[in-house]
Amino acid sequence: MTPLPSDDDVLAPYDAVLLVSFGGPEAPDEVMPFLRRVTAGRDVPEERLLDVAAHYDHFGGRSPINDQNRALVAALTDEIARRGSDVPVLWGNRNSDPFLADTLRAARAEGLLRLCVVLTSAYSSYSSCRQYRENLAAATEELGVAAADLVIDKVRPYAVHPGFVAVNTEALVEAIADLPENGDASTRLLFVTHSVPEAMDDTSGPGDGEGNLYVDQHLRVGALVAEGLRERTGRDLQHELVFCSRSGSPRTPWLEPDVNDRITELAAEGVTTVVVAPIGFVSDHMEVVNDLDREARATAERLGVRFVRVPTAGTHPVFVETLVDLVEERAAEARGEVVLPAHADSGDLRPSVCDAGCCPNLREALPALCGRD
Ligand SMILES: CC1=C(CCC(=O)O)c2cc3nc(cc4[nH]c(cc5[nH]c(cc1n2)c(C)c5CCC(=O)O)c(CCC(=O)O)c4C)C(CCC(=O)O)=C3C
Ligand SMILES: [Fe+2]
Repeated sequence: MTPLPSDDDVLAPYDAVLLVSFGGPEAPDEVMPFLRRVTAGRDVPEERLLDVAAHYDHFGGRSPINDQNRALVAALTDEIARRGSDVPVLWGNRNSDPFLADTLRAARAEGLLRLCVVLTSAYSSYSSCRQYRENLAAATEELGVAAADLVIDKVRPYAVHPGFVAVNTEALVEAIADLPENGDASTRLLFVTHSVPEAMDDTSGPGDGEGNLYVDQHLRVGALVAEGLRERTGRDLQHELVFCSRSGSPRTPWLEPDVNDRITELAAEGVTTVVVAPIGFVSDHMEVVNDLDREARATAERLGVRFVRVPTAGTHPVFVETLVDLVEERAAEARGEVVLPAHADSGDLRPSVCDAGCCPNLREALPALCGRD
């Protein structure tokens, strides 16, 4: 049985941290069941599923995402111990084993009743925030009345946290250290994230807000990273935001431009190097190693364009410290203390308890935890 934290624990009142992630297959026979789970009830054509299954086949049917989360759990556990706490780090997924409901059941059986959730997704949108909150509600529902004594809080969206900006800046500085500066005029820095339906971006953010918070947060992070690069190295790269991993029906508009289309246009304009920085993701999972390292790299190489890919946050110590800082911040908030959240610009700071109606589910209204609705 895991010991419960004492009252002077930096993470009190929490008994455990719960890392919540997307999940991925780990063997060839898990690929199609995983894809059907991901797209259940959604408008994703069968050919797209077979196409995506082929991505996983290139990697032996195993996505890197679960191993990356195992490494993150270990790193978070070490960092928490370094701060003098023995609060354990649990892990549950939306789409693959270990499923959230199983993790919650096991936590409860061990007497871990007060959990602080960290999502492996930094940005605000239905897919990257509310859907995980719905998954938490569904998982507690699955446990039935037994879950009534569980407290589940969540750290706030952390894209515009100075630590997340710093780790992405650091990775960029290192990735281009070997590129000669006299080529910077013909180099383009492409910040990349997962495309989502335009309607999902339009409604992202607080219900009474302007929407488009998903894209807005990426633009802020990109601008801050490019500014950090300038400050650190004096180098000024032209930059823009592009998208990868579009799915859904071709008739539904999704965020564009696609990274491959944009590289093709840039090649025609005389760009000779693209630096691809996937700031929308926190680890080098399948959307990164396939959609960027295989597909976008092949597009660039076919056109004679040099392709440099910047690593994601992964288990970088600054990222791990940032996540534990966020848990400490959430714990202080739960204890009723006045909290001054670290934020990298004066723009939109999202609360840890989501507004009613924010980042709505446009298909059906479902219960969601960690919010006012
Ligand atoms: C915003 C966002 C993130 C970032 C935030 C976060 O991390 O949560 C993200 C991450 C990921 N997306 C992933 C994989 C997939 N996403 C799909 C489909 C979709 N993603 C969407 C959005 C996002 N997705 C959407 C709107 C769809 C359409 C269907 C639906 O509304 O659900 C599909 C279905 C097939 C297809 O691609 O068409 C797959 C296989 C993996 C796992 C990679 C691995 O295995 O290593 C990860 C981390
Ligand atoms: Fe996705």
